[in-house]
Amino acid sequence: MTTVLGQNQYGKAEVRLVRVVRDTPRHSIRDLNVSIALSGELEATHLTGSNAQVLPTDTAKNTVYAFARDRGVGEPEDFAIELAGHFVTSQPTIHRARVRVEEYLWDRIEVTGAAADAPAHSFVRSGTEVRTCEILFDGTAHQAVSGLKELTVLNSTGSEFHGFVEDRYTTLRPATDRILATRVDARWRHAWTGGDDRPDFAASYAAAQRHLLEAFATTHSLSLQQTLYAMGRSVIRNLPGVDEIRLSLPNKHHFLVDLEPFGLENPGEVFHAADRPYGLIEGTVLREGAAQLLPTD
Ligand SMILES: O=c1[nH]c(=O)c2[nH]c(=O)[nH]c2[nH]1
Repeated sequence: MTTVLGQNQYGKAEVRLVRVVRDTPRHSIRDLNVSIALSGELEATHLTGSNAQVLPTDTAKNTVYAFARDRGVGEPEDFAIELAGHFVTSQPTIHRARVRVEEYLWDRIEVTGAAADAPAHSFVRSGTEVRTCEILFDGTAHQAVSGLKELTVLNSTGSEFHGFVEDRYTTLRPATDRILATRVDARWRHAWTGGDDRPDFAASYAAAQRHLLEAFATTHSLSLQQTLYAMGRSVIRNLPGVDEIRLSLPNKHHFLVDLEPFGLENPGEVFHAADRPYGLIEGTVLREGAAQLLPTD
């Protein structure tokens, strides 16, 4: 029996990096988790154990920290593009790099009544949302994907679910007024694949996040599927540089508690927030004519 080596990649996962910019007393920070995956001519190390073509993963980790010092971090996508370019162009046997970044967001702590020029070096983690990006570079073209996850949102009304299929196992009652809550996981692909017209990733992140939230808030929902499509459509319509968005939305069920045993009515006021199982609604929204390139699992 013979075997052959299939797809493979290697690199350093979850390099935790905090970069402080302290050129003035008003510091700023970026808090990242960077994962590098490299692929190319790596048969030898798998087949014979020869490491002559293996740049150590330890070096990949060091490169992240050295680049952070040398050139700063900036937007996660820009940092990832820089790193991916470095590995592919400096290593003759590395033909493809994938750099994933998670960014944990911090707000400045503003102190009431503090002098305007007071040193500002205190931060508080903002919300639960994590900003994400993934850059693929094959030496010629980039695929740039930005995203966010763990953005938890809730509508306390404006959500219905009825008219569904019923078979002998169906017990769900139709709902005309329910809580709709989800933890948004979204990834959107930029049309940009290289060249000078690189997107302003900070601005497009802020805009995408705003359109996701506004669409969630303003859609009267007949299903979470309908809300998903409205959220994705809003990003595609409002961000001309984005061709594709993939959303994964757990339906964080809130069940009305039966208070009748206590002689109490419950007109949509007291709920049990269940954590599992949960419905999981996933889908992609594309600009018409665009290719579907984001993974669907
Ligand atoms: O918005 C929903 N979509 C479903 O497909 C579904 N299924 C279910 O039991 N509840 C819901 N809610």
